[in-house]
Amino acid sequence: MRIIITDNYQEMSKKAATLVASQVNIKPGSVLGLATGGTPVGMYKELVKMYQDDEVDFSEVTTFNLDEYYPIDQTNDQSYAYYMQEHLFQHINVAKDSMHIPNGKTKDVDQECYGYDQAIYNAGGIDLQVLGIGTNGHIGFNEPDITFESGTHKVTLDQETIEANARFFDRIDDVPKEAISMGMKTIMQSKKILLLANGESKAQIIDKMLFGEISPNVPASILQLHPHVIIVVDKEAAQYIEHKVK
Ligand SMILES: N[C@@H]1[C@@H](O)[C@H](O)[C@@H](COP(=O)(O)O)O[C@@H]1O
Repeated sequence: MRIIITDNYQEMSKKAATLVASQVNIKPGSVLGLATGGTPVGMYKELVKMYQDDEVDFSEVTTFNLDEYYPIDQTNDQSYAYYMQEHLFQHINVAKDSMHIPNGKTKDVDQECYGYDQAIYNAGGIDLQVLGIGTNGHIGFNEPDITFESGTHKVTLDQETIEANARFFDRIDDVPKEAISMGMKTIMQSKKILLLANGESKAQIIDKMLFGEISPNVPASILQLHPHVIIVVDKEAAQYIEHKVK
């Protein structure tokens, strides 16, 4: 595992964008796993800049997003489908049918989940999966006490997650209570993982995830067992680990 500590959010975002762009430059047909939330917004901004400056070309890339609220319509500005258009897809040249996000208004959740994992498999698996982390250690929407063996599935959001994500909605009651998320198995099958975190609110969980017990109670702790993980954290999020990694 490589741990990169940056001075601030902007540097974290630049570093992460460079790593994603390098993946695409080395393998133009890369399959990227993408994340949402506040953390990767800066990384997407940097990637758009790099695309505009001809430093990276996404025309052969395939993308799979980690998760989507359920139920939610793609036109809802809080859907992750909307987020991805807004922050990345509308600004770059990924082919329309190469972008995948779980369908938040499917009538057949089981088929949607099965089909999603199947599509990842058919694309050759995820080359690089970008992750953020919830303050409770969730990745995607895999909340504490999840089974590590799960593929894409429907999850019920923890109250802590609903409260954390309420900042994006007008009212807390508007936050959907469920989501469709890649499972821990899906995530662990990615060839490489890039996890980003910034700010003091993530400091404790970053320490637990990296140096605590590997347990379903802290879903991200399983990443300790993945052979190719890069963690990019700013100083604030790294405050409890800085002395342990030097
Ligand atoms: N499902 C998403 C995760 O993919 C994200 O990593 C996490 C942290 O979000 P943020 O980056 O806004 O702190 O919470 C959300 O609930």
